[in-house]
Amino acid sequence: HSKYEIDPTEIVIEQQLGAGCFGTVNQGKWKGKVVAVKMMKEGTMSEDSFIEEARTMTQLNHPNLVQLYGIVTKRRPLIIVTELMPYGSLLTYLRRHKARLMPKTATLLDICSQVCNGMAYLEKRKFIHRDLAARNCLVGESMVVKVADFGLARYVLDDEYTSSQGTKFPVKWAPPEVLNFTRFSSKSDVWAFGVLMWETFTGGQMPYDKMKNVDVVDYVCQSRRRLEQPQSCPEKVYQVMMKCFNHDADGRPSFQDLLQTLGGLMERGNYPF
Ligand SMILES: Cn1cc(-c2ccnc(-n3ncc4cc(C(C)(C)C)cc(F)c4c3=O)c2CO)cc(Nc2ccncn2)c1=O
Repeated sequence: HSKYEIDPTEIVIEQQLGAGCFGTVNQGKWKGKVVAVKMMKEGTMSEDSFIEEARTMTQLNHPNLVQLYGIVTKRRPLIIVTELMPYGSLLTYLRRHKARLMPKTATLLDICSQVCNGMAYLEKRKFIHRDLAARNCLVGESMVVKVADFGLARYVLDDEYTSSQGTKFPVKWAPPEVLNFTRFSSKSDVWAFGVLMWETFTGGQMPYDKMKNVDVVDYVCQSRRRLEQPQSCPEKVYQVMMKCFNHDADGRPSFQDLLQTLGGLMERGNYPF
């Protein structure tokens, strides 16, 4: 009986928040707390290996990580209970509030720094996200942004998602070593963070616009081209993004380095915004 096993009779399921290919997520109540209740669709995740890992994941605690409270494993579907983030994904938030957010460089930088903070904690804990993107971050009260679903990518059964040639593989967020050798690391998360910065400063545009995944592989790996500087992105901020897009993983900054750099940019006087 693992410490993080939740008794399903203690969960009250309320309105649905969203449905992905992995199942549905509802708001709910558990032990007097408002929570998110994720009911995993059978056959989408390798559940036993996830249950093994869940213990470690409940021990990842940081203000910029969506907290995992526990899981229901004695019944199917597998249920994952986490902290609730009332405003949904960062991607939809950026697109919905683009007009108001775009001119506010300080706010956009703050969003990036919060994600960077959560990722620096995962880096320190030697935990790789494998699918960092604005769609996999969530927004809470007073513009708090947290990283969600870290590490879950390892348990997805759909080959279309896990194979780098698959139609669902996040090619536009992957560095050369992942596209060519599926070599994931905290430095491949740093590349994805660079793309997330670009998403943030474009108000949630799709990277490489309408390019097909197969063409992005050539664009990034062969012609070594990179995402263009967004309209509302100051030069110094674009330079930080470009460091994340270094062809060589070792040449990219760590999340710890990025945290310092972004902090420096936000200090008064460094930016008239
Ligand atoms: C915790 N949480 C989760 C969600 C929520 C809802 C639907 N799908 C998801 N997602 N989104 C993405 C996702 C991605 C994966 C990968 C393995 C990394 C590919 C695996 C997942 F299992 C999910 C998932 O379940 C989430 C993210 O886990 C929404 C919340 N909140 C709101 C509030 C208002 N409107 C909408 N959502 C919330 O607080």
